[in-house]
Amino acid sequence: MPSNDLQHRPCSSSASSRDDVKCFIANKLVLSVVVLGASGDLAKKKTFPALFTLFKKGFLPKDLRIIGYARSKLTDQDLKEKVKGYLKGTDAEVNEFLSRMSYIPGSYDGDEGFQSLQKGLEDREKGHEGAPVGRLFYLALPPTVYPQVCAGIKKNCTQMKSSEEGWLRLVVEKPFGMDLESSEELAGELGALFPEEQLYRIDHYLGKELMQNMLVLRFANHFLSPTWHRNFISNVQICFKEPFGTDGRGGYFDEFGIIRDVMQNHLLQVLALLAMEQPVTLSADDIRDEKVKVLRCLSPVKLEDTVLGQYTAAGDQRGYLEDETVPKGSKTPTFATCVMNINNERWAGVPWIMKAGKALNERKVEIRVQYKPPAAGIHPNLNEMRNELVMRLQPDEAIYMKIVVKQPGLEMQPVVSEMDLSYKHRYQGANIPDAYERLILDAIRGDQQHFVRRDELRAAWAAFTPLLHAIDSGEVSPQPYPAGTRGPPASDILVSRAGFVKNSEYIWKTAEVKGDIS
Ligand SMILES: NC(=O)C1=CN([C@@H]2O[C@H](COP(=O)(O)OP(=O)(O)OC[C@H]3O[C@@H](n4cnc5c(N)ncnc54)[C@H](OP(=O)(O)O)[C@@H]3O)[C@@H](O)[C@H]2O)C=CC1
Ligand SMILES: O=C1O[C@H](COP(=O)(O)O)[C@@H](O)[C@H](O)[C@H]1O
Repeated sequence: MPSNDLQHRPCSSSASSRDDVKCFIANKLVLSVVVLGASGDLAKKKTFPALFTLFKKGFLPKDLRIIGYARSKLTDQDLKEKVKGYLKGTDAEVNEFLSRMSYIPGSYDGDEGFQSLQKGLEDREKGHEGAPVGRLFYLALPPTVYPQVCAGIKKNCTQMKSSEEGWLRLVVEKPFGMDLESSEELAGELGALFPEEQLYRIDHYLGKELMQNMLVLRFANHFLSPTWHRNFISNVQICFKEPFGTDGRGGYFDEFGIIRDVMQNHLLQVLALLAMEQPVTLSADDIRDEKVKVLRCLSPVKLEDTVLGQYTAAGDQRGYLEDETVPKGSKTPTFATCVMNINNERWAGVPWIMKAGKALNERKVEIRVQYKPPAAGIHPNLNEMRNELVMRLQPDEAIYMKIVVKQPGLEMQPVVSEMDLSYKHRYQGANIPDAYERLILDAIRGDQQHFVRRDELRAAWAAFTPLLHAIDSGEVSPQPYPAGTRGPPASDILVSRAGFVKNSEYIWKTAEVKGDIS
């Protein structure tokens, strides 16, 4: 029996079809998922529930063990009690899942804990010699401990008796560093231990339905392709809004700020998929090659193209500085708008506006591609009636195109209307999986398409690092905005200067109002 030192082997070359799931079931994959940091928030709220849903839906092999690992002195039962309330299913489903869970306490440095983990894995894999064995290590941990944890795994947990199809993979969570230099250092440390094929850097935005749709929408619609260009598009906005503040998470947030928290990672991934050229194939590396290319064309974001904000108390919402976990007088931005430039043939001169904030007026993540008006024409006011392609990632996934049509009636009056693809109406009852479910399943399938490659990360940090250093040095003070508003008014001025034209006449009527839905 070969004793494998962790060679990555995807289940099959076309790793994204349901056949792969069948493949590892048919192959009798003996799967162990080790959740490191099992006592923490992310594990409880995201990792275990995603594993449960995959298990419940039959996407995981029958021979499944889930091992929690953390420093806390918990028993198997303690872990099960902690997790149980987050699993949504029947008692039978929950109990079946919990019966596969166990817990091993251990530290993140030294060998002892990892030796116990290896022993636990060997015991669990005993009797399956000759079968393909899969070990997925999910690091639901702060990145400061990644190097020592990965070293512990490498030294103690990589020997496994498996058939040729066996594999060992590690999923690591953001943040990957604080700037270009620290990210490169971290990447270097992990890269010295495991090859890129075994490292799955998760960005959960890549698992969201509309992000997954991007390659289809962009490259399967012929009418869109020729207009996806600076000749037609005036500006693009990527907007992230959350109605709540840091709520006791200020200690964590204050170290990072909104740019590191969501822009450098999630929103830049959105930008990359929107702006990249068509990949040669749908393979993970072809897609990531194109993402890297476009990210490398980004000019570093300038302070003068940025508006920073920090929320203040309003109504019953406390201000950022009143969160007792936030250091007094902190200048960390909870809001930012940046205008970015992509220096390539397709996008030169088109402002890419990225806006993100906490404690704003609503929950929304959307992409707004605003077209230029016709160059000359027979109708008045077309400058204010721009075509816009809007992709709303959340809430209520939707894609709609704002178009100009004649107002019904005797007059020839152009008005803005919409072609509307609201998922909840068009795909009634369709199940939209949680981002973590998809991504964990991809990691088990060996599909790295929706994970961030090291060179992508480098390019993403390069775009933001000079701005982040200027902010970190304390030379910029964020502008105050009352919680529950749209952010500092200077943001609208910047966005308008970048060319975005707001149409204040347009009023959308929901399908219920239009009478489409009973
Ligand atoms: N399928 C569906 O569900 C559809 C829904 N609709 C809904 O119709 C409504 C109108 O749609 P739409 O016109 O696309 O979007 P918005 O009314 O949200 O406005 C468009 C843009 O203008 C910005 N904006 C809002 N207020 C101001 C302001 N005072 N000054 C400058 N900019 C501003 C918004 O930014 P910011 O986000 O920062 O406020 C947004 O980027 C929305 O609620 C939309 O969800 C429309 C069509 C289809
Ligand atoms: O990574 C993060 O993302 C969440 C937003 O995720 P979403 O899926 O709810 O849109 C954000 O609240 C958090 O601050 C950030 O760390």
